[in-house]
Amino acid sequence: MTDIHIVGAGAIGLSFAHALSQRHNVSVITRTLPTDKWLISEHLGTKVINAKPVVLAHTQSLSIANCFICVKAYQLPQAIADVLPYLSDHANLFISHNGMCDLSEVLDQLKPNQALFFISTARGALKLDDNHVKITGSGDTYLGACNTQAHSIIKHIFGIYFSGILSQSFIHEDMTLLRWQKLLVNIAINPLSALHQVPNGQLRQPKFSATILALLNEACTVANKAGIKVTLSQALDNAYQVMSRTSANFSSMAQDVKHGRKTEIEAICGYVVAQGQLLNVSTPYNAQMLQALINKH
Ligand SMILES: NC(=O)C1=CN([C@@H]2O[C@H](COP(=O)(O)OP(=O)(O)OC[C@H]3O[C@@H](n4cnc5c(N)ncnc54)[C@H](OP(=O)(O)O)[C@@H]3O)[C@@H](O)[C@H]2O)C=CC1
Ligand SMILES: CC(C)(CO)C(=O)C(=O)O
Repeated sequence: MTDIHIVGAGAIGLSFAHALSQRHNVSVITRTLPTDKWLISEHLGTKVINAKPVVLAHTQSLSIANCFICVKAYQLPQAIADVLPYLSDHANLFISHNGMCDLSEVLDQLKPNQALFFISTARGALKLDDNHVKITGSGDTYLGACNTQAHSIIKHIFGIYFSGILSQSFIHEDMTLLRWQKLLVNIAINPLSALHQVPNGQLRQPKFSATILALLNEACTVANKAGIKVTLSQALDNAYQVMSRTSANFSSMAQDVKHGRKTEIEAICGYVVAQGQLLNVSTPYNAQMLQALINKH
């Protein structure tokens, strides 16, 4: 049993907290203390999550050995800045979010023996209210190493924190490829489902196909120029499969727009536009989606 800190009492943070608390001591770092116990509902009913809330400002002497950061892409820099002073010299840091962030900015701030891992998850979770999360889907979770220290201990870490704890979890050898593959799915589904406020399955209608093709064509061209081996046909297949498997779900971006929250569009279409500029690839469809969603903020 080890001590784990999770940053973010959101849908994914609380769902990880519940799973990890079966074998470890879990604390969840929040900006303000919760008003009530955290609850989780899944097929077996509703349970109290066995995790302790922690507000960093109240715990100056804290040393964090294992830290899972489960926040939105645009919240990552602040979350890293918040926990960095508390990380032990051999800390394991796990990051999980949709979209792409420049991980080199995180790596530059770590000490030589601190390990950085990325978690890509297709688990579905929804906050019903401030203290209550509902598991809405069981998807695969992949753990990947982002620096040399993480590469050297990944099998050991997987055994302690993932195997038998987070169902359907695996080690992935090529996190960059996996992150791009997930990005391509999010590019096809998230902005259109958000703008039209439709569940994922509705995007299979022919009226959306030309836009999906154009968005993915631009993104695959950028990826290929960056040396990432993805093909347009694979990207389309994956996106349409996810639309079918999650047909009744509203994407995270559709929910963000519905509730008037900031979206992760900058880390999704915005990343393709920014990389396109660097690599001299024109990305007008992604730029248009980026602007349309920014207008909703
Ligand atoms: N929900 C899902 O089913 C899935 C989500 N994802 C991805 O996982 C990531 C997290 O998503 P999700 O859990 O749904 O998002 P949520 O918005 O539900 O959770 C994020 C939580 O982190 C908190 N937070 C942000 N910054 C800090 C900080 N510095 N200190 C303490 N708390 C902080 C937020 O608080 P506040 O509200 O105050 O900002 C919020 O409670 C996203 O990138 C999402 O796209 C991926 C797969 C599935
Ligand atoms: C895979 C998908 C599109 C599932 O809804 C997702 O990641 C999201 O909603 O952000």
